[in-house]
Amino acid sequence: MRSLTMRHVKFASNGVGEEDVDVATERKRVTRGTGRKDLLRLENLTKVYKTRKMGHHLAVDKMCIGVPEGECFGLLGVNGAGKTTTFKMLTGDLRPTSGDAYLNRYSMTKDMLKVQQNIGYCPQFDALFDELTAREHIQLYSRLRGVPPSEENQIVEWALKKLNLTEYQNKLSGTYSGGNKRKLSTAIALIGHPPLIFMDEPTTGMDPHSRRFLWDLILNLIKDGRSIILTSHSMEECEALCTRLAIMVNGQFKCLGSIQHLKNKFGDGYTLSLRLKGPEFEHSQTRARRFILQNFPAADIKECHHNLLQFELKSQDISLSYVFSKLEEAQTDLNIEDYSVSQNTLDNVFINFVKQQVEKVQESEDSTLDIHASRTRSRAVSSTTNISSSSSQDDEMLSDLQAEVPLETEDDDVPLLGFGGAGLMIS
Ligand SMILES: Nc1ncnc2c1ncn2[C@@H]1O[C@H](COP(=O)(O)OP(=O)(O)OP(=O)(O)O)[C@@H](O)[C@H]1O
Repeated sequence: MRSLTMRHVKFASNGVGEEDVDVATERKRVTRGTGRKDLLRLENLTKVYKTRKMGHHLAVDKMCIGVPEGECFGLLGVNGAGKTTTFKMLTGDLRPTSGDAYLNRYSMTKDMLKVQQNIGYCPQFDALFDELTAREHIQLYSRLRGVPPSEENQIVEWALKKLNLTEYQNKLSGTYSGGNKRKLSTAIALIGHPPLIFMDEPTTGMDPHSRRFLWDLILNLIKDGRSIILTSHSMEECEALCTRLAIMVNGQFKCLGSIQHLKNKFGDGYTLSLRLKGPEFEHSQTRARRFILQNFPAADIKECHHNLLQFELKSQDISLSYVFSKLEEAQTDLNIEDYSVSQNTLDNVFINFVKQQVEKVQESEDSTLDIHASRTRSRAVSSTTNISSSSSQDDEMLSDLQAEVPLETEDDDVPLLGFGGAGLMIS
């Protein structure tokens, strides 16, 4: 039986505990060698942070995935799920604790320089120099990429035009809007025509028009046969771009497949929303809940706020005509202002999975054994940290952050860009 709450979803056992069948199948495909034609292959990639405060922290747990040419693979998960750590291992910013990843035949642990010559990276936080213009940035990265001087101008013009930055080419990047900074970071990731591009939340801070523009650009890159690994908090974005995606919770994939597959498997059913008339919401809520559970015994309550009630209905248990006829009958009696029935979306699938991450964080917050650890993790679940802020709370955060620097990074840092002269093409 399919269920949005995942109580009945099949899991397979494979040495990493119980795992979703699709995740386990991909693991087998990759580890048995049938994924060798994939452009990118992650084989049991694992990262354990060793921090002075938290001890050992498993951030990425035996990840296995194969990404063929021309695929946009979405990596989803709440803050702290392990997406950025995965990217950092794939770009050479961090050394994996165990496992390996391959770009074509190049191993990330043994041939990182070769790998770096074939990847582009748009990081989550724009790594730009405030005092340089867009033109100067692109020139700088072209030189780092080994673009021959005779081709440099052509590349700069192409990148500025491709990302719609021509108007801002001579302005200092420190004066750009968030959206234009993301565009410039994307332009930098495209220099050298890498076959694989990592994009960590590329459209954050963009207005809807710029976002559509970047989506079109990404779709063209995929058509062109390039592969993209994308993280995003927008389900709409994943639906528009990703051929496959995986939802990550606590460093592990919890599901994997095409959007349609995930919707069919986990998002089957409907959300019923009721808006109640005031003023006695509490009384109306109790009556409405009783009515729904009497008529739809398999319904699960999802939300209950003030005048809004939301239930989840399994599609195999009900027919829509039955839902509508029952609600029409009872609308006046139950004080229902209005109601809606909508099919579950990818958002529902995502929210149900990531609850597991939140719950884990919550558990650690409840624990008094390790106050520091819970503080650190709860910050990972909140959005971003402003290190420059000067409040005493932030000073405390800053000292915590400094203490969280992994012990091994001092020795393990590998330079991000290769200087070996990447093959250059203009699309
Ligand atoms: N340098 C570090 N030292 C110790 N722990 C870390 C470090 N960086 C990340 N972590 C921890 O590893 C886990 C995964 O973090 P990561 O940044 O990869 O998550 P994420 O999914 O990318 O989140 P976000 O969406 O906020 O970028 C989190 O629990 C985080 O606290």
